Parts: sequence; structure tokens; C-alpha cells
Amino acid sequence: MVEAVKTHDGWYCLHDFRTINWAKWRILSSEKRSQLTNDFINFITSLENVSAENNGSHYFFDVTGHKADLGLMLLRPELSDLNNVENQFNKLEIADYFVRTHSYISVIELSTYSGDSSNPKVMKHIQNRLYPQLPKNKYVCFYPMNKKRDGDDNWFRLSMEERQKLMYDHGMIGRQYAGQIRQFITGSIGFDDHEWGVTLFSNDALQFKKIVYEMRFDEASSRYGDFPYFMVGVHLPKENIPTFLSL
Ligand code: VOV
Repeated sequence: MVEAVKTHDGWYCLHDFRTINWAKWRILSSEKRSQLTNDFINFITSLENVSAENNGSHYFFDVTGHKADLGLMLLRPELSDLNNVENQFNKLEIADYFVRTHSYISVIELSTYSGDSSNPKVMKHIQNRLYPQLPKNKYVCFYPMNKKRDGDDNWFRLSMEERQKLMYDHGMIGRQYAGQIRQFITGSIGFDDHEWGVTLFSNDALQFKKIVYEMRFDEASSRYGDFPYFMVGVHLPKENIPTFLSL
């Protein structure tokens, strides 16, 4: 029997995408728009308080293209915590002017292909990666990913050793982007329609194309990777929200 790799699993993750109904927003008086914007900012402040206590993390972004206008990546200890934040968001009056176009549910995942160390230094590193504070980089790229089960190209029928070798080669490519890209791999088997979520952060959007392109030639992706869609956006810090929503 082919052995499943053991995983370390951390915070649960919701990617939430909404478009803004600008036509409806425009009809409001500027006083009303300011009031709803302030409520939204207060909601973001409540999320920041959770991050400050290291009970979660979040990153808002302005999505490029038609797929959405506003994106949120949210990390929380329990799946039910994601529901709570989602409901809080939906109950804001400003949410009446947003239309949800997409969402994706997963959990921060680290596989143990490179060995499962109990060395305290490595354990600390693993903890930091499982319960991370998301970076504030200018750009974000999110996409789900599957590993193929297609005739001879079946990732889930490869031996542990074969998968270890492929993931090692994958990691070597990834390491060349150290300092340029931060990657967060989230597992979504059993949670959403695809198998993993990949979220990349960078201050240079072109690095997303470069790493994804380079990895396309690596066997883990060229033979076994399946990429349903991609979304990119620009960081939307709280102080930029009034300008983002102003007409
Ligand atoms: C900065 C870039 C970077 C780096 C350093 C990196 C390294 C590593 C290592 C060392 C490991 C294995 C251990 C672990 O940590 O889980 C992984 C794991 C994984 N990766 Fe990766 N990856 C990167 C980046 C990176 C990208 C750009 C992609 C998308 C692939 C592409 O073609 O677009 C990706 C995918 C994945 C996935 C889906 C997994 C889980 C596979 C599984 O079967 O479990 N990844 N990854």
C-alpha cells in the first residue's frame, strides 16, 4: 500500500472574494458612505487586535481583474472561528454593497517529506510556519492546485521515496526565490473543491510568473500539477480603505 505523508496542520484559512456594487454604493449620501466605511474600518481594527494577540492573522487586498474587487485571506485556530468572522463581516451594513464571488477553505499545511524532526530549533520553525503572521508585501497571488490522478501520472500511487525526491527538487527551485517570495501552502482535501491552496506574497508581481513558470518544468508540477485558476491582487492596508471606497 502507498503510504500517505504525515502533515503538520496549523491555522484554518479562508480566502474570501467580493465585488463591490458601485452603482448601489454611489446612490448613498457621502455621510452614509463615510459611516459604513468607518464601521468597516472598526471591523478591520477588531481583526488587528486578534493578530496582535497572535490568535490569527489576515491580509486584505484589492483584486486585479474581473474575478473580484476585494479579497481577504484570514487565518484562525478553528474552522468555526472562520465562520464567526465571516458572519461578522456579512452583518456589517457595508456588506450589503458587496457581492461574494468566491471563497476557498483550507488549513495551513506542512508535509514531512524532508523528515519529521523533533529538534527544538526545527520545532520552533515549524510552529512559526503553522501559526504565521501574514506578511504585508505589496502583491499577493492565490491559486488552488491538484496533483493529477490520470493514468500513469498518478501522484497518489507514487511511493513515498518517489514523492520525497520530487518534493525535494521542488523545494530546491523554491529556495532560489528566498527573499523574493513568501509561500503559504494550505491543504484543502475534504474542505474545498481542490487539493491545496497556494498563496504567494511578493513586492514584485513579476516574481509570481517567474516561479510558477519555472516550476512548470519541474516534474512535481510538469507531470503531476493541475492548476484550475489564479487570482492576483495588491495589498489594501487599513489606512487605504477610505480612498479605496471613496468616489
Ligand atoms: C518560495 C517558494 C517555495 C518553496 C521554498 C517551496 C518549498 C516547498 C517544500 C520544501 C515543500 C515540502 C514540505 C512542505 O513544506 O510541505 C513544499 C510543498 C508544497 N509546495 Fe512548495 N515551495 C515554494 C513555492 C511553491 C509554489 C509556487 C507552488 C505551486 C506549484 C507550482 O508549480 O506553481 C508550491 C506547491 C506546493 C505544494 C502543493 C506542496 C505540498 C505538496 C504535498 O504533496 O504535500 N510551492 N514546498
